[in-house]
Amino acid sequence: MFDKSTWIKLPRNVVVGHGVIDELGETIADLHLTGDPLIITSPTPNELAGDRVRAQVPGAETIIVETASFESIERVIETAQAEEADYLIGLGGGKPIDIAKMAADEINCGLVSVPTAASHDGLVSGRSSIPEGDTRHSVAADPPLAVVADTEIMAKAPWELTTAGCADIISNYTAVQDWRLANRLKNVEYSEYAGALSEMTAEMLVDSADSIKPNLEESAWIVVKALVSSGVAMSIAGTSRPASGAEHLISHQLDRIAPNQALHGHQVGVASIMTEYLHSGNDGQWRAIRKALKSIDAPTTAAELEISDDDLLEALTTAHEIRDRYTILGNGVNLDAAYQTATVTGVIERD
Ligand SMILES: NC(=O)C1=CN([C@@H]2O[C@H](COP(=O)(O)OP(=O)(O)OC[C@H]3O[C@@H](n4cnc5c(N)ncnc54)[C@H](OP(=O)(O)O)[C@@H]3O)[C@@H](O)[C@H]2O)C=CC1
Ligand SMILES: O=C(CO)COP(=O)(O)O
Ligand SMILES: [Zn+2]
Repeated sequence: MFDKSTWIKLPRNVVVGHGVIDELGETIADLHLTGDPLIITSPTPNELAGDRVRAQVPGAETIIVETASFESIERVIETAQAEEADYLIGLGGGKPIDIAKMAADEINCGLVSVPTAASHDGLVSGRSSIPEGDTRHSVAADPPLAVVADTEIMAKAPWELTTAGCADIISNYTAVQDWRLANRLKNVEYSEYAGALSEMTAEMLVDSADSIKPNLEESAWIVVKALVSSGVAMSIAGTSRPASGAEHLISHQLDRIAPNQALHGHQVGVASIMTEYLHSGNDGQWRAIRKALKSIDAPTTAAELEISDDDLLEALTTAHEIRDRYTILGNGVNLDAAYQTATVTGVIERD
């Protein structure tokens, strides 16, 4: 008997373009969302775009969050505003959107995602990435009902946020390799469609690298489309596997060892140079990944991340512990191998 089933949750409306933040009210009406919204945002996005969002949803309350953590989510859902909210609006980068996603799940209401930076592929995904103690959870949550991505706002954001988004996409190459490896060695379920979509997204972004330039709104357009596509791959897969492998484990570990030092996307980009080397050795594609990162101005070394060599090596040797996700890191990379990997790939300099 055929007994497979799947339930793919995707956003209903994805609105991308110049000035579309002013179409937020229309987008909400199109979804038939009624009642009181609550805006979840962080300081900079609130300052930059909070008033334009509030103008579209008069009377909406705002909660400002600073960090992605389960405490932040608890704090949000325990407020009187959250109790009374009929739907949430997540405004900002990856952190406030992840918190809003989880909070919407907890209070069982819809979410509209309004990203202010093209810095991460969580703007559409049905996942939240939340640290807790020594670990980092990739939690299933309903994806946003709608995404309103204003390329004018995103293009004005600091350039490094856009290059971080590009690097988050480029890291899909190694994430998919890790996923296939886990399928072969641990029988982890693999989706050909999600894997192919994720790889194709990285391929198309790299092919467009020449058009991705600072102060060019077209760049934000190209990157947002890739971020949406990568988020959809995660939703099809029902896991973040298409976009998160060993390179993400290393980045999550760096967040613990050297907090707030570098952007998520930049960390995963540098880490993917090393995990590509671990997958395929010196003849593999690690130089192509480094070249792709360089072509969009993303960091390729620990020094450019402003992370010390010791912190980088600690992250590489301990990243396998952070989550039960089988990757090329296996049961751990020892210090000599980590040093070899990081120096051969030029991520750190030889002593
Ligand atoms: N759920 C998922 O599938 C995914 C989740 N993620 C998660 O997302 C996070 C990374 O996303 P990222 O966006 O880098 O993180 P943040 O939300 O921390 O944003 C990065 C920085 O950019 C600032 N910022 C945001 N928008 C603007 C703007 N328009 N102009 C100027 N500054 C701006 C933020 O300000 P402020 O400090 O005020 O917030 C913050 O300092 C990580 O926690 C990661 O794990 C990443 C990918 C996928
Ligand atoms: O950042 C992600 C994809 O780009 C997903 O994060 P996780 O590694 O926590 O699943
Ligand atoms: Zn990521």
